[in-house]
Amino acid sequence: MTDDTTAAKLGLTDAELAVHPTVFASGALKDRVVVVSGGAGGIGRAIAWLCARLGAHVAVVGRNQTKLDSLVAEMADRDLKASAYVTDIREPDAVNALFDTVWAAHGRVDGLINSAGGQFPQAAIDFSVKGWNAVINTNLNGTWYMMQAAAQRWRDHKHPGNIVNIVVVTTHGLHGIAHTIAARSGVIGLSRAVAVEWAPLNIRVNCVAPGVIETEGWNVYSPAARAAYPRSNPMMRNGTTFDVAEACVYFAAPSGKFVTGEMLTVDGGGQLWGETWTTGKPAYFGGDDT
Ligand SMILES: CCCCC/C=C/C(=O)SCCNC(=O)CCNC(=O)[C@H](O)C(C)(C)COP(=O)(O)OP(=O)(O)OC[C@H]1O[C@@H](n2cnc3c(N)ncnc32)[C@H](O)[C@@H]1OP(=O)(O)O
Ligand SMILES: NC(=O)C1=CN([C@@H]2O[C@H](COP(=O)(O)OP(=O)(O)OC[C@H]3O[C@@H](n4cnc5c(N)ncnc54)[C@H](OP(=O)(O)O)[C@@H]3O)[C@@H](O)[C@H]2O)C=CC1
Repeated sequence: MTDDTTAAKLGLTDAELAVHPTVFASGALKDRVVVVSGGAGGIGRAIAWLCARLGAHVAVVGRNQTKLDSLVAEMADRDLKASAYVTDIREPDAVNALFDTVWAAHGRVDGLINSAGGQFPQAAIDFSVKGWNAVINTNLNGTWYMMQAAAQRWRDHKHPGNIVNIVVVTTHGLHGIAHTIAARSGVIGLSRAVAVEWAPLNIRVNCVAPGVIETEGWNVYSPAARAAYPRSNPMMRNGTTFDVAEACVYFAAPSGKFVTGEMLTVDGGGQLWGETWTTGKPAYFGGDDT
């Protein structure tokens, strides 16, 4: 329940994520070590909870120590295994140190799920150089630094691994965030390319493209834009962070062992019907710009 002075939390709470029903068997990730970037955010948090509930030790990565520590404490309260690592994925030296530290602590890393990312809504014609670079550095370069650092260690340790990259739907109906469409298209192409190059190393690489998933990350969008999101797909509703988490675990667990270079879109059919205007729908297209 909320009152006038308390903003409602967007997305699922820790208490909900701790007990949300799942199709996966407990133990599906037993003894695995999974690195989740953006692990204290909305989607990453659901991924972290689900992986830990399935038996993994989860290394949650982000820039905000307090957010990470509070998640690890919530999970520890339920006897789930997680540890926090403050790292900016845009810093390659820090990313390499992160993987060395996690490997030293656990003697292995089995999976990497890249959920760190984001953007801001703006007409592309008005992007500043700094804004463009912030989005490309975070979503394309940062994701690549994480992928390469993980893969180099899997190669050096002769250890199998798998990567899941969270992207956005790049093919249809998502407007007002062209910088991120560019960055994520790069990640999708990169994932398909290295899925082949890294197959001899026993490394799988896949992507998950969420549609409208309510999280705190939505605070960069206007209330009017957000109010229209449920009408952006034929199911006429938003998805949940747990929907995305289960898609990621499908790839990360043995269920995905013969799947690589693939994309799973979790958008309620939005790529087939619907449109999402993060900046408001222009009158030209039949909207009122809100
Ligand atoms: C749901 C509908 C479908 C939408 C699909 C995707 C949805 C989601 O992804 S939701 C959740 C994801 N989370 C976020 O997007 C988090 C919020 N975003 C950010 O934190 C930033 O956009 C960031 C990812 C770029 C953060 O990078 P950082 O380097 O920390 O960026 P700064 O805040 O320092 O800004 C750098 C630079 O970027 C320009 N800029 C930033 N915000 C805006 C804005 N609202 N409008 C215009 N320009 C912006 C600006 O040039 C900034 O530099 P300064 O002017 O010097 O601040
Ligand atoms: N929610 C949605 O509707 C959709 C989301 N997505 C994508 O899914 C992913 C997760 O989104 P969501 O959970 O909603 O977003 P959130 O903003 O809730 O979480 C993103 C997390 O990424 C972390 N992060 C951002 N930049 C960096 C960085 N440079 N280094 C390390 N960590 C970083 C942030 O942690 P911290 O602040 O601690 O650094 C934050 O917790 C993003 O890539 C997003 O674009 C795609 C389609 C739709």
